[in-house]
Amino acid sequence: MIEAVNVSKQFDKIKAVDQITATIREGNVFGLVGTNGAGKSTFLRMLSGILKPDSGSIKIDGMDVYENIKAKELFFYISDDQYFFSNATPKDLKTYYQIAYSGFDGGRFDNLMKQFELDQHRKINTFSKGMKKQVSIICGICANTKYIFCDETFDGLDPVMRQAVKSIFAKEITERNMTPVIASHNLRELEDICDHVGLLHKGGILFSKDLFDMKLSIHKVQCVFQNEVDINQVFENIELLKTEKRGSLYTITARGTSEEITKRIAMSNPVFSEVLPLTLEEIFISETEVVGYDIKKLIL
Ligand SMILES: Nc1ncnc2c1ncn2[C@@H]1O[C@H](COP(=O)(O)OP(=O)(O)OP(=O)(O)O)[C@@H](O)[C@H]1O
Repeated sequence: MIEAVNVSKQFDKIKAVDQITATIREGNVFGLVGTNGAGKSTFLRMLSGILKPDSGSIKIDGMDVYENIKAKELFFYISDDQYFFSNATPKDLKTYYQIAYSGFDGGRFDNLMKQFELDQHRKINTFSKGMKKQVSIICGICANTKYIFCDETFDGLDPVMRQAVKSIFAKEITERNMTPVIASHNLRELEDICDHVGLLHKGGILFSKDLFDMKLSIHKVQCVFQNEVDINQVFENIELLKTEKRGSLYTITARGTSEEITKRIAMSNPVFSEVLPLTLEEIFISETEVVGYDIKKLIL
C-alpha cells in the first residue's frame, strides 16, 4: 500500500502540490487526473523519491521512499520526459535494468520487443516519441515490480498501441496484482482502466473516489408524470444533484442506487421512467459542480 499524508511541495512561490493525502491499495489502478500544471508530475516524482516533499510523508509498504533503495525496488517509474543514456539501445537498457531490478524478465523483454516490432539493436535516440514510450513501458512491465508509476504514459501512443498496452496492464494486474498509478490530463483515457480516480487542481485533491462505488451510487433518471408533480417530494430522501425539465420530461442526476431510485419513482406512477448509469465524465461533472467547479473548463 502507498500512503501519502499531507504532502506538499513548493518551487519558489509556486505551490506545486498542496497538502495531498491519498491511499493507493494493492491491485487497484489509481488514476490521477488534472489540467496542465495541476501537480501530477510533481506528486509522482515525490512518490518515486526523486523529489523530497517539503512537508508530509510518503510511505511505500510502510517505508519512506526518499533515498531508500529498498522502497525504490518496489516500483518502476515511467517519466513524462523520456530520458535515455546517449547512444543506448534497448538491449543496453535491458542489461541496465537487469542489474537494477532483480526480478527483471529478460525473456519477456525479448518477446515484447518482437511483439511491438522494435529493433533491440537500434539506438533509442533514433526512435519516434511513441516508440520511445513503448520501450519504457516494456522495461516497466518486465521489471516485474509491485507498483508502476506512469506519467502521461498513454499519450503519444497510437490507438492500437494504446489498446495493446492497456491489455498488457490488465493481464499484469490480474495475474500478479501489479498496482499502477497513472497520471493523465484526459479523464476518458483513464475510464476503462482505473479503479480509483483522484482529481488534482492547483496542487490539491479536489475529489478522490472509487469508480465502482461512484457508478453504483449516482444515476441519471429520465421520467414523465401524468400530472404536475413536486419533484422534491417524488424523490424524498434522495439527493438530487441536477434537475432539468423539457416539456413534461424530467432529466435528473440523483445520488442513490438504481433500486432506490426506481422504487421512489414507482410510488408516483410515472407514464415513463428510465434509470441510467452515468459515464465517468458525467459523474465528474456532477460531483465537481456540487463543490462549485466547472470541470468542463478543467479537463474535458
Ligand atoms: N522543477 C521545477 N521548478 C519550478 N517549478 C516547477 C518545477 N516542477 C514543476 N513546477 C511547477 O509546479 C507546478 C506543477 O507542475 P507539474 O509538472 O507537477 O504539473 P502537471 O500536472 O504534471 O502538469 P502537465 O500535465 O503539464 O505535465 C507548475 O506550476 C510547474 O510550473
